[in-house]
Amino acid sequence: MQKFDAIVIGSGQGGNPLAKKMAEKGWKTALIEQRQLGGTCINDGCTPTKTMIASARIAHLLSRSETWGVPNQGYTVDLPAIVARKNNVVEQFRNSTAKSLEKAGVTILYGTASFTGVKTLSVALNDGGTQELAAEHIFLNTGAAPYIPEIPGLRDVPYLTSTTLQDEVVVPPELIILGGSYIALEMGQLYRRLGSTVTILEKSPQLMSKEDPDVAAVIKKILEAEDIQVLTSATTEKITGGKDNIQVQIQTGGKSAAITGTHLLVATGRLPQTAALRLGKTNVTLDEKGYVQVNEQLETSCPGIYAIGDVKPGPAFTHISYNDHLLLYKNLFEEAALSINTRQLPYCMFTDPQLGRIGLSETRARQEGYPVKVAHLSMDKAARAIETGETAGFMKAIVHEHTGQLLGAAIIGTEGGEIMTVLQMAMLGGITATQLRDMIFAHPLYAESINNLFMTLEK
Ligand SMILES: Cc1cc2nc3c(=O)[nH]c(=O)nc-3n(C[C@H](O)[C@H](O)[C@H](O)COP(=O)(O)OP(=O)(O)OC[C@H]3O[C@@H](n4cnc5c(N)ncnc54)[C@H](O)[C@@H]3O)c2cc1C
Ligand SMILES: NC(=O)c1ccc[n+]([C@@H]2O[C@H](COP(=O)([O-])OP(=O)(O)OC[C@H]3O[C@@H](n4cnc5c(N)ncnc54)[C@H](O)[C@@H]3O)[C@@H](O)[C@H]2O)c1
Repeated sequence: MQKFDAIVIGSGQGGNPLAKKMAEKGWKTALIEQRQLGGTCINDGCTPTKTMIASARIAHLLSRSETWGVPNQGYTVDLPAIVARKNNVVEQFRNSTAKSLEKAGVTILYGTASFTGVKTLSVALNDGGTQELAAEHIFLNTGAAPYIPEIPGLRDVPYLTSTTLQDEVVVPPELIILGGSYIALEMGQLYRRLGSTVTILEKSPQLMSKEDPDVAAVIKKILEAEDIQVLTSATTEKITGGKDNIQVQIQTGGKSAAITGTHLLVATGRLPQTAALRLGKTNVTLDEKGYVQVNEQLETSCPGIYAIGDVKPGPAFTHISYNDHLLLYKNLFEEAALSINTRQLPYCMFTDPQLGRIGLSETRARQEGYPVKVAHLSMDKAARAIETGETAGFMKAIVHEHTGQLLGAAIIGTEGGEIMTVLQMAMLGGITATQLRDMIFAHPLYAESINNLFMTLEK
């Protein structure tokens, strides 16, 4: 039995920097990873998808280049080259993770960890054999994996997930996507731009069901303008077919329809990876969906065992997992008492244009009884958007009627995530709508339109 001060299970976006910092503080630290260093974000999540989305944007601009007075003689999409570029970026990020962990002196074990007791673990090593470990501090950073719903026939057809689709080197001619949220919309637009016909089937009445209806409606319009077929309130009853020939039987708007395609992407959410951990050997409790329950300082029901990132309930983003590690580090090593309940929650969906979001939606703010006024500016009124010819979307900010403080914002537009971040900082600093209306921004930035956004409150 090898004893450590700390063991991190899973090389996720919080576990890696935490392991590094603990080792640098002199704690004997082990990190166990069953697949590859860098976890989902680097290997099959943010990094690869955003790298490929950049290629797809070039294809999109080429397809419309005449709009800017630059007609081209035609272009081709070289998917093997796009996938190779993606693999290079992933490898670069993965190698830099490995280097920083090794430099800090973290013991890295490649294998699958499972508990044998409350603070003891057995690792089934990928190279064969097992290793027994123990530590007083154990951090669960095992992430999530695609959720495959129980739909008759689904498991019998060759379906793709976000992980397997991104390694295809032939553009799927006809891609059907189950789901209508981040993965479905980002990857749907990506493959449409590379040449697939795309049909999105979302079971809820709107795409991105947590967003305001006007936000979801504009995103739908943007996708439809690229000839992506979007069907909401679509209940999938049965899936049949085989390689390059898939039929999806749906009910939508009280009618039956058969959707056919060559490929099927399942993007219906993700579920926490806890089965292999054998948490039954500990006192760690799970919620009804299988997420590890934590208190506001990320400690599980078993003292000394913590959970970071997607394995616990709540928003599943890289920056949340990263912030989890900061909170734990400061609480453990700097006597802070930080809580996950008071942090900001920004996010960005990397469709083109992006959806940048911070704070409360208009719907949530009204449900929570805030007295609100809403600032709204269509992107075709933003000087920079008109100049660049990218006028789809809008800016919207939810403002407290009496204090002028920002409660939330949604920005759909080119670099919408960056514009949202300006408003996120305003919220953190308590800068009011009136100050933002009158603040000086460099001309003609997208951010300059924040002036005009808050001017709309006067109308
Ligand atoms: C296609 C896609 C695109 C995304 N894009 C974005 C984006 O643009 N922005 C964003 O913020 N988020 C994005 N996300 C979400 C983001 O990837 C995750 O929220 C983020 O990676 C946090 O993961 P984590 O730290 O919880 O763990 P993960 O990164 O999931 O890592 C968990 C690791 O644990 C390992 N593991 C699991 N069980 C065991 C075990 N028993 N023993 C040993 N190892 C184990 C796994 O192999 C894995 O490597 C995306 C996700 C997907 C799927
Ligand atoms: N840009 C980003 O930050 C980004 C990008 C990609 C993924 N992610 C993260 O990855 C996670 C997973 O993304 P996701 O899009 O798979 O999941 P999600 O949980 O965000 O959305 C799943 C969608 O599938 C729908 N759905 C469920 N069952 C269905 C069915 N049988 N038929 C049709 N639709 C069905 C749901 O109603 C929902 O709209 C998200 O939680 C997100 O945080 C983030």
